[in-house]
Amino acid sequence: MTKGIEQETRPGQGAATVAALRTPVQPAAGRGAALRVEGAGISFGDFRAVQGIDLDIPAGEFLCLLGPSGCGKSTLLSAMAGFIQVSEGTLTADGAPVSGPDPELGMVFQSSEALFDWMTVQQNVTFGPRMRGRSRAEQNRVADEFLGLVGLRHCADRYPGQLSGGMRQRVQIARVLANEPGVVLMDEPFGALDAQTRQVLQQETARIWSASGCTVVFVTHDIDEAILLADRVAVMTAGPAASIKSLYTVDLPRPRDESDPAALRLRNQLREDIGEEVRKAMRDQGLDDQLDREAKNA
Ligand SMILES: Nc1ncnc2c1ncn2[C@@H]1O[C@H](COP(=O)(O)OP(=O)(O)OP(=O)(O)O)[C@@H](O)[C@H]1O
Repeated sequence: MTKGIEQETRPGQGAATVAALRTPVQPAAGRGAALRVEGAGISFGDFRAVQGIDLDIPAGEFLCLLGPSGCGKSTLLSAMAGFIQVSEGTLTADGAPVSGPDPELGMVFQSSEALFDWMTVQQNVTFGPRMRGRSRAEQNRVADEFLGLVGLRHCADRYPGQLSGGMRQRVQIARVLANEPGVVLMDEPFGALDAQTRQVLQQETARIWSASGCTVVFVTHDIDEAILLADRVAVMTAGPAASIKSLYTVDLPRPRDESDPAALRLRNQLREDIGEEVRKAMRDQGLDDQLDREAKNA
């Protein structure tokens, strides 16, 4: 076994390998809120999407959620945002049950259609504070601070339709941060962007996270993105009734170097871990035989 990496098995999850590099997470200083998910299940009618989810996310942590397509990552994130309720178990933010949408729990969506197209960038960013009756001076301060943080002060008077995809995602991030949330939930926020823009925004996200001190839960399909950003990576099992299969602590200095041998080892472990779940999902759907046949015929 590689020095410094321990194997661990989570109860009830077979022989999942957990690479636990034993350095404790160092939360960024600031205003993060702790999220705790205990025995959580989420059902849609008779369909149980996730089940028995246990996750303890300390204030200020950056946690990435990975797993096969359709396993329930967005469902879990939506519950953390208060958009849907857990059907069983509990979900709390700083000890208070999450019972509905709350400015304390900000969501950044994959699609920047979430922006209000008829409002300027500044009006989008100050929407939350305006709704909460903050003074004009306070709104201006917030716009200045958070547009500055995402490098878009010069675009304050433009409309979203006049911006690139990457710029619109930055506006989304600024709009969420303007509510000064304890938790920022990000659902594949860079999934629709080209590789270069994605890389820039990943670096910016790491910088913004460390400056804001908030807790981040970030859903992605991209293993490298998770290694670049996360304090810990949670891998979900294939659904239905998906749960957390394994948790990896990413004990690498920031900014991260993708070519670091420890990063490469972790990438291989994650790939193997997720690949196992993808193959399981394909077997369950009877797709593995079909793919084998296609491979033979190719
Ligand atoms: N509102 C809903 N009603 C019924 N089923 C739903 C609903 N939302 C999600 N599901 C189902 O729950 C399961 C998990 O979906 P979810 O979108 O959370 O997965 P995901 O891991 O985020 O997927 P992907 O990686 O492809 O984005 C899927 O089987 C999906 O069809």
